[in-house]
Amino acid sequence: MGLSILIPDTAGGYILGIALASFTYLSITVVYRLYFHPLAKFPGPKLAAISILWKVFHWTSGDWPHRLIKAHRKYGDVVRTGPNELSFASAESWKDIYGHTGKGRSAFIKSNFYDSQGKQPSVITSRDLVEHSIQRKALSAAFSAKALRDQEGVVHQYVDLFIAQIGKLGGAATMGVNIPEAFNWLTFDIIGDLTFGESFDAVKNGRTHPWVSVIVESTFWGSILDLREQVPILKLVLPFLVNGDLAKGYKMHNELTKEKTEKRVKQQDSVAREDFFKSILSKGDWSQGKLESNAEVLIIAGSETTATTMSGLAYFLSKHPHCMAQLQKEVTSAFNSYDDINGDATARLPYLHAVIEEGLRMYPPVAFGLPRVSPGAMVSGHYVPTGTLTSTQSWSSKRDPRYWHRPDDFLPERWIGEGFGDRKEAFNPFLLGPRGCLGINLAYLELRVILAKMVWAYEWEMVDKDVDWIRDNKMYLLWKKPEMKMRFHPRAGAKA
Ligand code: HEM
Repeated sequence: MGLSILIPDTAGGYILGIALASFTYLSITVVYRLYFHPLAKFPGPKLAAISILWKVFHWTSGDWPHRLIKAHRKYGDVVRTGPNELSFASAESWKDIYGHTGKGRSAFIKSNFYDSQGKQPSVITSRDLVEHSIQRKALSAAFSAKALRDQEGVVHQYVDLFIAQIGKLGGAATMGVNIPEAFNWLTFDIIGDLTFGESFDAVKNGRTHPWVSVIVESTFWGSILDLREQVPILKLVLPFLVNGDLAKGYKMHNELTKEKTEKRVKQQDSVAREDFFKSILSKGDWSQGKLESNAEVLIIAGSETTATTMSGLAYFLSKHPHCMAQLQKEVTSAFNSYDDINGDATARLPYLHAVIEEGLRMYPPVAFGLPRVSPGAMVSGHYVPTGTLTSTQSWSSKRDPRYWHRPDDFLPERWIGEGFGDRKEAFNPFLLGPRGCLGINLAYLELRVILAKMVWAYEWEMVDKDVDWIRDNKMYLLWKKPEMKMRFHPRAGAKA
């Protein structure tokens, strides 16, 4: 007899055998993950500890940042959000995970979340420390003080066109202009010019360029793609789920990226200003693939973020008329005319700065925890084992009542002087450390100039009064913003 009783001799027997083996395997996995896994001692939802399904469900439903705020309020500073994943919300965790290394501290490197399908690594997506450092050095001249001075002219050129357009498309006799979309026209045009030497002409045409639509529309699928390493079955089923128009659009997008990149490379010798390509191409040899990846991610990182911040600001200022009145007072008394508004002068306006910071806190463009792999290190007083996916939840720490007075209220005053004594280390909308935002100064320049010029030129009127910005936004990597129509009425005495 021997082993023969264990070997089934019918199809039913095989099925039963497979079912039993699967059940045993799953039971062992569940028990291991709940009680014996190195992360077993960390609190969190039980489903998250045993399976990636908890994350997949909340991530794909668009409510991830909200869910994580609730989870951290329930379980504390550290929450186990997946079998091998920890989320932190404490102010200290920012530096521990993303800060500079050295003095015995090893780097938390970017996780495979950043691997972009079939594309070469760019300055943002590169996970290799040496590769990243080469690319970041090559780009740094494009973000220097001198480059920023060159870039300011480009910013004004498109902002002025935008101010004229919103007056026309969102004038008193119109139904209003969908302002989140209009901000996308503007910021993509600016970054398009700084990357490819030509804009997308979106502000001029009052229409989103197809190259940009594909990026914005594909964020839902992009966010699912990011789960594919953790849920391998997605690799098989995704090609059947993505709709044909989007797939075609994506192909067109890639072809146009190639074409625009090749064109800009040919113009290198005739371009005088320090734009992104001037800087990249003057340092070392770059494959066409790397140039394209960098062009694409620079455009996304440099435009959607700024447009998102502006959209949030338009909402919060419209809902808080006393903040709008104070901002208007500051801007109109600082300048004699619209043409006097510039980057240096706006940088000296404390209330303008406070409004922007508060917008970034209430509604950060990057609202989730940027995933890193632990080298085996302490974070916020907890040892995080090697290989654990680790992050600080951006929104949770910006809305934590331990750090912020009335965290859910739009209060620009917190950024003036001592404010309310909030703990600003919990802020970091641009990240910090070696992977912190390269475009931070350009972003502030754009935000200050756009906001000051809009406030100078117009009284703003919210048409879609029922929009609740926080309720109606969904997050799929980037925020999927609701339509929000606004009208713009020329301000008495203002020349636009
Ligand atoms: C309000 C506007 C912006 C916000 C909130 C923002 C935020 C961020 C954040 C959080 C990161 C880290 C991303 C990660 O580690 O995955 C980042 C990286 C980066 N951002 Fe921005 N950003 C903004 C505007 C810009 C602009 C205008 C540019 C110009 C092109 C830009 C270029 C970059 C680059 C190149 C990186 C990669 C840095 C590196 O890995 O070395 N960003 N940004």
